[in-house]
Amino acid sequence: MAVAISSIYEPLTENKSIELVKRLGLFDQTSQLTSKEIGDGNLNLVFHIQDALTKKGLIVKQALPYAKVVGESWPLTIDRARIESSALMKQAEYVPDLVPKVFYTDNTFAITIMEDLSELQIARRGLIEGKSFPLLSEHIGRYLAKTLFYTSDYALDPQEKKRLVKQFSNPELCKITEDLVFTDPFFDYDTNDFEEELRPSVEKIWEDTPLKLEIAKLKRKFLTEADTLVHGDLHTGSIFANRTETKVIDPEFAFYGPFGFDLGHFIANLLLNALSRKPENRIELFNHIHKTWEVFVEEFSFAWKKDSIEAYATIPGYLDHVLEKAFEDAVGFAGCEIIRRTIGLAHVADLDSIVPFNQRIAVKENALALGSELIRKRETLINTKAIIEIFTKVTS
Ligand SMILES: Nc1ncnc2c1ncn2[C@@H]1O[C@H](COP(=O)(O)OP(=O)(O)O)[C@@H](O)[C@H]1O
Ligand SMILES: CSC[C@H]1O[C@H](OP(=O)(O)O)[C@H](O)[C@@H]1O
Repeated sequence: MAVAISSIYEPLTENKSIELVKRLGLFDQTSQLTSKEIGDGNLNLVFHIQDALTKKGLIVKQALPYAKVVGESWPLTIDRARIESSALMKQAEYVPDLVPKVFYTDNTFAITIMEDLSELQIARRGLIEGKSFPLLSEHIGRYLAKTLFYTSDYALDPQEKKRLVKQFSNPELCKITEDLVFTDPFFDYDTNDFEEELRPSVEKIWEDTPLKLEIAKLKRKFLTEADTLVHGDLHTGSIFANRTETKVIDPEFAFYGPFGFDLGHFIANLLLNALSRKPENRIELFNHIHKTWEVFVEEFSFAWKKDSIEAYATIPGYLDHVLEKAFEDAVGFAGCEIIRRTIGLAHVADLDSIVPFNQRIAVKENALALGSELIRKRETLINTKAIIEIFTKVTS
């Protein structure tokens, strides 16, 4: 399949990224700039530009017409750059302090120029190093509540909501999630990637028809429930943080999806990190999970009571119903994310960097058991404590 791109599109180089930011007047013509390609994600080029004298920096991100991790044999729409910059700007309407500022976008060249966040650290990296990000969950709870509530039918005029659904139609990146998160890991497909030692447990999952029925139900939700503008890939590698600040980057998978989707992915990635730790070092992660949900409920409920335009918003029980469904779905989505990050195409360093090998395999076995249990039990779990109880059970 070929990807439609304008004939003038070309990938940037380090030199060309410098020419671009100078041409746009983002730096003085005389400034001494350096540019370094620092992209470590699966998909795009990311250039870090810095003024040698003032140390002022900028990030130039460009989508390639293919998935960088695989190469030109996996063509991929550059429209994802439009989705990413539009999502960042939409989210900035509700949580300006929690997303990078966007300075410039060009949809033809698939370029977004944004705030340099290099003074913060990618949360996944920091968590692997055992660092603490005390405000991470408070910030992510508010990010989720505000972005999800204010882009939903509960806050928006129905015409505007439908305009946004159209604007954020993202079929190619959704297809990646449909395949890599909800389908491939649960079948014997070539995209999967796991150690031979895990094969007996993986085959058990492939043969577990009742579990696969539950995954099918979750996939249906992903395919059909256009509740709100979700980030679409909210893992700890998409979050910059330090002890006081948090910024969510990389919403190129954004689309109108279910309320519980981002929450599930964030919780899953905290659980993946917790799995990689000794039991005595897990409590901070568990507290982040409790706090994320607590702040989400508080902020979402506040926004609902203050700004809901839904005629049924004051009917007793409706808000609770929406929150209960979001929680149940989040638990199921978390289970799928944990499993796909263990045996699917895209792994996480939290698990892959565990040494020695035997211990890595043991932790990955736990990850598969945890993911499966979350999917199976999601309808009976009533709070985040119940998630941690399941975690404790499968890891002891
Ligand atoms: N605004 C930013 N400031 C500083 N570094 C960034 C910024 N955005 C991305 N990066 C760096 O580039 C890497 C890849 O960015 P990301 O948006 O995750 O790319 P991809 O879409 O390919 O996954 C990040 O892990 C981070 O190191
Ligand atoms: C070939 S895309 C695989 C995987 O990569 C994306 O993550 P990121 O862009 O943050 O590296 C997303 O999770 C996809 O499922």
